[in-house]
Amino acid sequence: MTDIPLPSELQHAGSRITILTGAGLSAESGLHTFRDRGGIWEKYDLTEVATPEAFARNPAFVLDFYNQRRRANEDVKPNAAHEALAQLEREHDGVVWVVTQNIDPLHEIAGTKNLVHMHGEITKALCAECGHREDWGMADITPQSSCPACGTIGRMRPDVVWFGEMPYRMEEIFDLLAQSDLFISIGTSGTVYPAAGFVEIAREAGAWTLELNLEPSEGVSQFHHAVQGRATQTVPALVE
Ligand SMILES: CC(C)NC(=O)[C@H](Cc1c[nH]c2ccccc12)NC(=O)[C@H](CCCC/N=C(/NCCC(=O)O)S[C@H]1O[C@H](COP(=O)(O)OP(=O)(O)OC[C@H]2O[C@@H](n3cnc4c(N)ncnc43)[C@H](O)[C@@H]2O)[C@@H](O)[C@H]1O)NC(=O)OCc1ccccc1
Repeated sequence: MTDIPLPSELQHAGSRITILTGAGLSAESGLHTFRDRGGIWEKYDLTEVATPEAFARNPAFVLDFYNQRRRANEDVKPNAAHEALAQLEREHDGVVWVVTQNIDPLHEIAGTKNLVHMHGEITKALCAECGHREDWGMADITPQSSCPACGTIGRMRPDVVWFGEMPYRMEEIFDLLAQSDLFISIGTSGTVYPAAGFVEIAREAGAWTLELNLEPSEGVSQFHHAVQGRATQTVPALVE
């Protein structure tokens, strides 16, 4: 399966693999990361665009921020790292799940089926009035947008998890981590919780833990093994 020193027992049938991905996985598809040079948090203050308080204070500014991010998703394609993870799911005769912090649709476009968007999706909208969720595609959400369910105008927001909000499908994620034989973290800085705490949970559950990242993350010391490099290099090497 790879020249990365995976313990032999993980390469046989039936091993359960859980993969956490972050913005670094989509960087080579042309999407900005958050904390790297030229990253999103260099241009925007996260407390002004990625918190429920910011949306209450200035919905037009927040919606414009996400409309720009949504437009940036229009002409990007999955890269070799997305493709390799979809291939691993197809070929590995055990269970492979991807838990992504990314709100872009590149994993599913690459063919990954076992996928949890723990921080939501840029192509979905959520009514802050009635909680209705709607596939919104690549269209803008504006202060004039109305909820298809309750009809309220001006309460539609991107269906993403903001700081201070509970990430999605946490029970499922904790179950996956508790049953993992192999936990792999790819393209994430390990600075945002609860995702940054997954390696510890997986390790305590007996999983072997591997980090693939351009540079060592905040939590690199918690991994059994870490490889630095571009995801389009390191992930295909893991799968071949
Ligand atoms: C800033 C941080 C300290 N704050 C938090 O963690 C907060 C508060 C908090 C909670 N618990 C704590 C404990 C301690 C301290 C603080 C907290 N967390 C929350 O508010 C979370 C909600 C956080 C979610 C916020 N929403 C995002 N995104 C969606 C929206 C949007 O996209 O706009 S966070 C956003 O940033 C996070 C980090 O980004 P990364 O993906 O890692 O990207 P980054 O740019 O940082 O790094 C990129 C990496 O890739 C590498 N790289 C670059 N290019 C490549 C390349 N080519 N190849 C490989 N690697 C590459 C780079 O080297 C780099 O390391 C991601 O999660 C991402 O989704 N909610 C919550 O905790 O609810 C209650 C709760 C309690 C218990 C159990 C459950 C819940």
